[in-house]
Order: sequence, then C-alpha cells, then structure tokens
Amino acid sequence: MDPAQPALEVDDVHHTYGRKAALKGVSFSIEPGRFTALLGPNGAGKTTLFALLTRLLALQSGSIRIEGTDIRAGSAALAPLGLVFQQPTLDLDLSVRQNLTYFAALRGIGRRDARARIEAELTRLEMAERAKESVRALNGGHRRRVELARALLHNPSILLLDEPTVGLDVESRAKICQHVHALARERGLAVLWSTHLIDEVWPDDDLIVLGGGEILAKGVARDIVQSTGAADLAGAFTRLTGAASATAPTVDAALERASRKSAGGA
Ligand SMILES: Nc1ncnc2c1ncn2[C@@H]1O[C@H](COP(=O)(O)OP(=O)(O)OP(=O)(O)O)[C@@H](O)[C@H]1O
Repeated sequence: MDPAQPALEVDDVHHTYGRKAALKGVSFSIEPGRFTALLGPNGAGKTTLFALLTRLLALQSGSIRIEGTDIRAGSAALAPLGLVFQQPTLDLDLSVRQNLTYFAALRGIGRRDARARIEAELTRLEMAERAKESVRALNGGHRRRVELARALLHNPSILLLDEPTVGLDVESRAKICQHVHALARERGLAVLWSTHLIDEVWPDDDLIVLGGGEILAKGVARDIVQSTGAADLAGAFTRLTGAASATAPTVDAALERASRKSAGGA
C-alpha cells in the first residue's frame, strides 16, 4: 500500500431509505495508525454508513475506496477490513477457542497458524485463560473482547467497529476502548470507531461528528473543541449536534410521519 494513501476514503456518499435521507453527502478519510471516532447521536447515520462500508447495503451515490480500491470492484476490496458489528455474532454454545477456530477456517487461515494467532490475540486481551469456556458463560465485556480477537485474526490493516460498547458496563467499555486505541498506536491499524458516547473519544483522536446524516465537524478532537469555543468535548458536541437537530431531523421526522399517514390512508 502507498504510505501516502488513506486507508479508507469516503467521498460524497448519499443514502436514502424511501424518502428518508439517512446520509447527505458524507466525505472523509481515515489514516493508518490513527484512531478515528465517528461520533453522532442516535439516528445520525452511523449504522447506515457502516453497512455501506461493508457492502451490506449497496452504494446509491458517491464512492468508497479501501486502500485505493473502489468497493464496487468486488468483495476482495474488503479484505483489509476487520469488523466488529453492533450486535454480537458469536455462537453461544461453542467455546471461545472454537468460535475463533471456526472463523479462522472461514478466512482460509491454516490450523497451526490459526492456533498461534488465537493464542496471541487472546493473551493480548487477557482472555487466554477463558479459551475453553463456552461463550454463553462470559459476560458482555468478555464476549466483546472475543469478537475483537476474531476481527484481528486475519491481520487486517483497517478495523471498523460499530458502537462496540453498547450495553457494556463502564469498566468493560473503558478496557475495550483503551485496547483499540493501543492497536492503532502500536500496530499501525487504521481504526474507525462509531459511538454516541463522548468519553470514548480522546483529545488526540481524529474525530468526525455526524448529525442528521451530515458531517458537522472533522479534525483532531482537541482542535474541534477549540474551534467551537466550548470548554470540552461535551460542550462542543452539544453545540454541533444541537444546531443540526433543530433543522434536518425535524424535517425528516415530519416527512416520515407524512409518508406513514399516506401509507395508512389516514
Ligand atoms: N431500514 C430503514 N428504513 C427507514 N429508515 C431507516 C432505516 N434504517 C435507518 N433509518 C433511518 O435513517 C437514519 C439513520 O439511521 P442509522 O441507524 O444509520 O443511525 P445511527 O447513527 O446508527 O443511529 P443508532 O445509534 O440509533 O443506530 C435514522 O433516521 C433512521 O430512522
């Protein structure tokens, strides 16, 4: 990969569900070695964006390039991605190691190689001693760690996580968040972490603030706070998303109500 090339480039992406505009011309890029937080309130368009990045949804307009390759070129373009979705997808009746071994086989990783990588990732996540336990016996935070280990098995260069801390307690959230920050820093991964929780964003992170399907700010988190004149990120977030929620979502909600009424004949 060309070192000057962004890991992921999103250019003028729009997406609509019927008459509902979920993304309205979104453009940004993320870089190797950087933790990029995609911060937005519920309904901002984060999950829609992730579904487009992973080709779960077809791109309607604009372009997405992964290490320079347009994702419309085919599923091979997604090879550099490691993914953690919002909803857990582990098999509860299999052990931690079985879950990971199964995934490694799907990815075409040989048995011996898989065993070594599984041990390495579980050790890093302080989960090696739980390898034989069934996933059902783990708490939410530990299940998330297993999902993170799984996302890293094929050695991706880009890690996408859609609200990975939903439903976790404060301590588990902090642990996963710290671990992923370290992955960006120490392994040079390009990370895109979506969240609606400001305490998951660190001052040196790259930050994209999304609201009402539009990018309201992007840059280093500390600089965004400064440019809004707020005292901290919480203040900056309120100023930025407060402005958006007073306009676009209100119009969208009215359109949604109108289309529901006409569909129901009311
Ligand atoms: N399948 C769908 N049909 C119609 N509207 C949808 C659909 N999926 C999402 N939306 C709408 O598109 C907008 C963006 O939703 P999206 O789920 O991408 O936001 P989000 O930032 O991920 O929010 P959340 O954190 O609640 O998941 C919202 O207004 C939502 O109601």
